[in-house]
Amino acid sequence: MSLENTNIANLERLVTPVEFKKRLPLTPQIASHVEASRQTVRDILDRKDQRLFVVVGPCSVHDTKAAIEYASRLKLLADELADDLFILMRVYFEKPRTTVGWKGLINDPYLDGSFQIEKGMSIGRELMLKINEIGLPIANEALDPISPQYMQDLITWSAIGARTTESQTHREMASGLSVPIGFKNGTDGSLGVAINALQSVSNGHSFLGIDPEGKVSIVHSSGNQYSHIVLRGGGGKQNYDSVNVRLTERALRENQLPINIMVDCSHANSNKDPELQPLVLDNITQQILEGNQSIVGVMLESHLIAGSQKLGDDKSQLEYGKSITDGCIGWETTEECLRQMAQKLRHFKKSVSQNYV
Ligand SMILES: O=C[C@H](O)[C@H](O)COP(=O)(O)O
Ligand SMILES: C=C(OP(=O)(O)O)C(=O)O
Repeated sequence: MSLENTNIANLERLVTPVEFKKRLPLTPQIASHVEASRQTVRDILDRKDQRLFVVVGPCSVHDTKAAIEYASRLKLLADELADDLFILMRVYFEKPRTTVGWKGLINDPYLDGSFQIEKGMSIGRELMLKINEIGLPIANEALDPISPQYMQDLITWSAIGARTTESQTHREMASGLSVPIGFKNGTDGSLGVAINALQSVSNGHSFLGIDPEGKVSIVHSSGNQYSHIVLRGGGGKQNYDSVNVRLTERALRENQLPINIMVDCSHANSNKDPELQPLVLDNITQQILEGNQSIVGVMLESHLIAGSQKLGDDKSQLEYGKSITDGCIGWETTEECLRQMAQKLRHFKKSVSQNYV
């Protein structure tokens, strides 16, 4: 009689991180780009760099061709707005689901329930190498506690999502990640779970993980000193407005945490209506023009084509460049709203510096 693995259908061995990275190696140029980009985000969090960082891109990547096209367009925009905004591309491969659904490119790269995870990792790593080569820093959601060993060297900033901010496993993992990390508030809108996470993650933890040779290991982390809250609304309410931002600042101060806030313009902050994201972004810009100093970053869900589509049984019916998870703003709106934000911030900085002449 077996008392173990009774609900396990099958186990497959995965290539080790070391072998995997040999197949798709980091180049010295990409390594310098990633390190410089991480340093820029740290500098923004430390207020040594006065720009705002922007995480913008598809809710999830399901088609690498569209992701490359998006990255090429975004790179031009990022260069154009670089004096005021530091732009990172959302390259989300791991989707946390409320119940069930497609869990992302790594989990099911062929979108057909074949769950070819090793292939998904290769496709994902290859894409991230290309996006870094294009010259864009990458932002992701760190969801699976094993995959950072395979991918994290290519990432500049990570989020811990609203569904996992309260999870000890994710706080432990984040305490050992080499990137600045944003913790979303809870799906019910609660700030407390994110504040607790920020306190937890700055400490070292000892937990189970794998080493580069893929051996199960006891990991001793030293703590992540670059974490911050991400306001995404929840429980049917928004929390990007000046009152909620002020309440968040107060909570951070009371807990002796750095006063650094990122606002996610999507999710509950736009009531899941992508077309409302520019209004949220404009509100954030306005708060900054009115003197807010705690907002350091914003997030937008954007793709080549606005909206979203259902992943049905026939993949050939999918519209190119459109999200198969949450709805996104389209490319033209993305350019327009980020240009407007950068322009307003530039005028504001100019007028402030003229006042000091
Ligand atoms: O951003 C993505 C989604 O909001 C998240 O993965 C949850 O999606 P679901 O509620 O459709 O499962
Ligand atoms: C799942 C996401 O967000 P949240 O955790 O805020 O729901 C996301 O940004 O893709």
